[in-house]
Amino acid sequence: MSTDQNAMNELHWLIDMVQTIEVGLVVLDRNYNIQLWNGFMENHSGVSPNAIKGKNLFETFPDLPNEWLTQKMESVFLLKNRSFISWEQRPYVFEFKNYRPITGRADHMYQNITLLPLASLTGNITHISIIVYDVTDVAINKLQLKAANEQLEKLSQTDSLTQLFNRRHWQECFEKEYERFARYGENGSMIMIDIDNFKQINDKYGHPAGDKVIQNIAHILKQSLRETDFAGRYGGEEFAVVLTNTSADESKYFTERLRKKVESSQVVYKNQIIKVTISIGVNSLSEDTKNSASWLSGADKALYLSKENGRNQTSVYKTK
Ligand SMILES: Nc1nc2c(ncn2[C@@H]2O[C@H](COP(=O)(O)OP(=O)(O)OP(=O)(O)O)[C@@H](O)[C@H]2O)c(=O)[nH]1
Repeated sequence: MSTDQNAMNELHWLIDMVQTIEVGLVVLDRNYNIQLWNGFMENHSGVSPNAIKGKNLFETFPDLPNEWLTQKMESVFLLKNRSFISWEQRPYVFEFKNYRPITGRADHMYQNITLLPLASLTGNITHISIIVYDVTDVAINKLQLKAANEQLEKLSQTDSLTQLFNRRHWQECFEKEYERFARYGENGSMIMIDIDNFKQINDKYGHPAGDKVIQNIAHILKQSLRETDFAGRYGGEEFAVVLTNTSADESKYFTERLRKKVESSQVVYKNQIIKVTISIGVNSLSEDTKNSASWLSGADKALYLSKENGRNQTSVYKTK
């Protein structure tokens, strides 16, 4: 075979491969008119190379992110450097449907894109190539893993009975909140809540009824909190709350409203009406709060005072 024939064959093979490869290949001229549109692009867009050749990319696909993509391609022309767009940055550039059976849950194809400057024989960048990789499988796996990890993390932080923070996670948030105070001097109040005579509830109505009472109080508590406050189940029938940027007076207003809500609520268990009250201790941050442990123990002491003074009340911790 002559050298010419060899070269012709190679060219033929290359064209065949460009047409059938499982990667999208597009060549655009300086005005973004389409010069090459391979089989992958045809299969996924439904537009044939013959129908599209010479047409402007953005006029043919008005849904493309015109401004953003133009800016990217202009810098490729200017800097003569290739540029990459990952699916994590932008899930796709060409909105193609996803037909892969394994990743059937994605309704569009995730794409990694390479923008490649193409030089003419004189070395000028006259064209640009868009290379489209279908990375749907990788993207879906990664997204599912991320979602599963987030779910696991949430589970490891949550008390299963009440869906409040569990003690360990609450304690971590509490330490962070104390650091904010130590660094920036921000206001904050620590609140300890305990159900009164809860042992009697368990003894009289049974443990499952007691659980329902705990859930009811957690529910009322959640409804009363602001976005920045956080509550945890600190012990069996004990809840710990931090009210951020809240003074002692404001906290007492909050706890008294909460206490009255609990007092007026009821739990119905097997046709029996169960009513409980709560005792509350409040400790607001001040220059006397030496560390996070003393912030917490102050609230504990105030709670003890509420119990001693007859339960169903709020006490505020005072150093002097
Ligand atoms: N149903 C239920 N009971 C629990 C749970 N955790 C702890 N308890 C019970 O809560 C009760 C707490 O009782 P005590 O600490 O003696 O206090 P109390 O009866 O609430 O009395 P005061 O706190 O002094 O008002 C015990 O009987 C525990 O068994 C739980 O998850 N579910």
